[in-house]
Amino acid sequence: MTAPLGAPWPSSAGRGDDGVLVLGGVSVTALAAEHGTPAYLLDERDFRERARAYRSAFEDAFAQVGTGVDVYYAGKALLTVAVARWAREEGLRVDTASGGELAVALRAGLPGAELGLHGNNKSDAEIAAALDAGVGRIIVDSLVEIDRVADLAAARGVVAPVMVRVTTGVHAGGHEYISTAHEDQKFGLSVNAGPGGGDAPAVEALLRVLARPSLRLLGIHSHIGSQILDAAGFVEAARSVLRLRAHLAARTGVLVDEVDLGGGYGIAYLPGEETLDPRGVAASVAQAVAAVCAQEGTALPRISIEPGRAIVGPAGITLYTVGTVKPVLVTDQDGTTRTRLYVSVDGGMSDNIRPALYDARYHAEIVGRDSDAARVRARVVGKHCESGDIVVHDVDLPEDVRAGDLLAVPATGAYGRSMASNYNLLTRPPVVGVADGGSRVLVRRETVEDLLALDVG
Ligand SMILES: Cc1ncc(COP(=O)(O)O)c(C=O)c1O
Ligand SMILES: N[C@@H](CCCC[NH3+])C(=O)O
Repeated sequence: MTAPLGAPWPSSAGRGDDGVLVLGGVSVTALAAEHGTPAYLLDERDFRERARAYRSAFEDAFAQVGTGVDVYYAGKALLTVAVARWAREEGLRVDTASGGELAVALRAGLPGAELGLHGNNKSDAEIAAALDAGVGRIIVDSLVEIDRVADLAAARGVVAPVMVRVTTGVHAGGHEYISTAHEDQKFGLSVNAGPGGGDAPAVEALLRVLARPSLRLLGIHSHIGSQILDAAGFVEAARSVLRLRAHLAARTGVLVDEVDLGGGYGIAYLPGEETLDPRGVAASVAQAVAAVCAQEGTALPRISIEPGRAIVGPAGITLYTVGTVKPVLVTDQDGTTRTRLYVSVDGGMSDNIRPALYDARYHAEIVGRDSDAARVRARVVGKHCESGDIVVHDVDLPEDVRAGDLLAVPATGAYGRSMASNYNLLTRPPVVGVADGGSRVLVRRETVEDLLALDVG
């Protein structure tokens, strides 16, 4: 028997009678023995459930107001061949943000027409690869790039389907670095004209696309940020994009077919934290879209969204082995002195940069055994040469935590492996898929030989 754990753990996670964590029907002790640590473990069923939940929530909400939806899984969160296939099997398309992500999606056998290509500075080679694969949409991000895509498409004798990425001024998300639609950052083209008047950069871009015969203007794209926990920002951005669409139609007679509202749907990282309900946000956005279109007298566009974190984040946990335990005396702000237990694991900021980059908070538990020991305030740290190499800032762990214990950090499926590095020349951990009582390596562990093979000096 296993007792389910609930959020922020994956849906199949539970504790067995012996206290050992079981994921996808396999105990973490068996997974550690077979695959080693650190390892990213991915609950396939959880991934598929979330993909289905987002798809059905948005399809149902927009069907009610009379239009269709495409869900693009944002591959930047985590893209492997198997993950791309799971997404497709659940009826999702895939959004890529580089030539590398595009190559993985294509290797997975996904049709080009079901892929999108993003990026604020795509290279000629990336654009060419996308055109050659016949991607369904290239999301253009600057005037320079519009010309670049148009020239490359013309040279190939093809017409490239493009969306223009706009910034609406809506600022949302968990950290300044992951909020992407406010004005002072590198993404998109503003819907607002500058103080000198004239056309807003977004309008200028849309007109430029319409003027190039080798481009087909598919629609307008907006992405407002990441780890967003309420619907208000999505609603505001949708209104702004739909007004821009109506403005373009009034001015040129071209009513674009599609509006993409991006990703950014937030998840729970800590026990007790809220997660965004896809049905609630889908209903609010669908109503807003319908209301603005009615007001503007425009037909409804087809809608697309690009969730990444919300699909794969909660499906993943990172499994580590504890190496050292060290009590450190710390003085609190009120002057009291107490002990903090520093628990070092066999990974760190190279497998999860989010605590160092965004001050992101995670949870951790000892998962390879039961313990009745009293809980003590602990900090889980990695093995890198940085004092900021923190995996979990504050967590209560059993005071008998010791070297050799397995420790798991939940909700690391998104932006863990995809932002991993080789700092201190650590080798990146494998991605292991777990389902139905079995496990399978999806991306193998890097070896020192891999690192040495790259160094050809
Ligand atoms: C254009 C675009 N789409 C989708 C995403 C996916 O975001 P999230 O993983 O927060 O859903 C991002 C990243 O924030 C993005 O920049
Ligand atoms: N990498 C970010 C997400 C935003 C990046 C995509 N625009 C994170 O870990 O939260």
